[in-house]
Amino acid sequence: MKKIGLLGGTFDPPHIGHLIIADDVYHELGLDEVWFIPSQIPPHKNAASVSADKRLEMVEKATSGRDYFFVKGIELQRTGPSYTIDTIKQLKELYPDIDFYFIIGADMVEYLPQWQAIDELIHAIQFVGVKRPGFDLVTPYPVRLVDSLVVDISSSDVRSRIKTRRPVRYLLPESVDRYIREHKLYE
Ligand SMILES: Nc1ncnc2c1ncn2[C@@H]1O[C@H](COP(=O)(O)OP(=O)(O)OP(=O)(O)O)[C@@H](O)[C@H]1O
Ligand SMILES: O=C(O)c1ccc[n+]([C@@H]2O[C@H](COP(=O)([O-])O)[C@@H](O)[C@H]2O)c1
Repeated sequence: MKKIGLLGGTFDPPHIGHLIIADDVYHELGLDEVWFIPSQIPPHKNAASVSADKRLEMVEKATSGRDYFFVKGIELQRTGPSYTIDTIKQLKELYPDIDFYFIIGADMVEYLPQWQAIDELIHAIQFVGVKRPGFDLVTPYPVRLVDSLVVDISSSDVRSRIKTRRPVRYLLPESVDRYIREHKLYE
């Protein structure tokens, strides 16, 4: 059975923290691939500041060159909040023979009790939690913990740095940095 990691996110913008956790979990769990899934409308936070199409394009740029990273626009075809339960049901129907592992940072692990249909979701998918500065990796749910490199980078910090003209060059893949400058995003 193929083992696929899923990294859902707003990716507003994608940064090297996303790539590092995806790669660490890929290696630690011996996955076949990792699929990046940009959300249309994040279920629990303010709408993204950049359109879904542009976020998708940035994720494609960020992951290009890694033959086991893929981008799936599955949530961009739905309207309304991008609940993970809906995505997982869709994926399981499309790919009944794949074992999925949903990767989340410690901030999301803490927030799991508030997720849509969490009691159903927790049985439908294996969650994989990774550390994140400022959050405890403690949860009553059966989340598999992976000791990934702790990276203190967030999309909100990247956005705020761009707005205040501080450097972001080494926080993002070069192609994403260039895309942001070309399209004058987050200024
Ligand atoms: N530096 C990081 N370390 C560990 N997990 C991370 C890191 N950055 C993002 N993640 C995880 O990746 C997933 C997608 O994150 P998202 O795209 O919302 O980025 P973010 O940096 O958390 O954004 P924002 O700062 O806007 O909230 C979430 O599960 C999040 O916890
Ligand atoms: O389904 C939910 O209720 C739910 C609540 C919060 C977050 N999520 C998912 O968790 C992933 C990371 O979320 P975010 O907002 O940090 O980008 C993304 O795929 C979201 O759709 C899902």
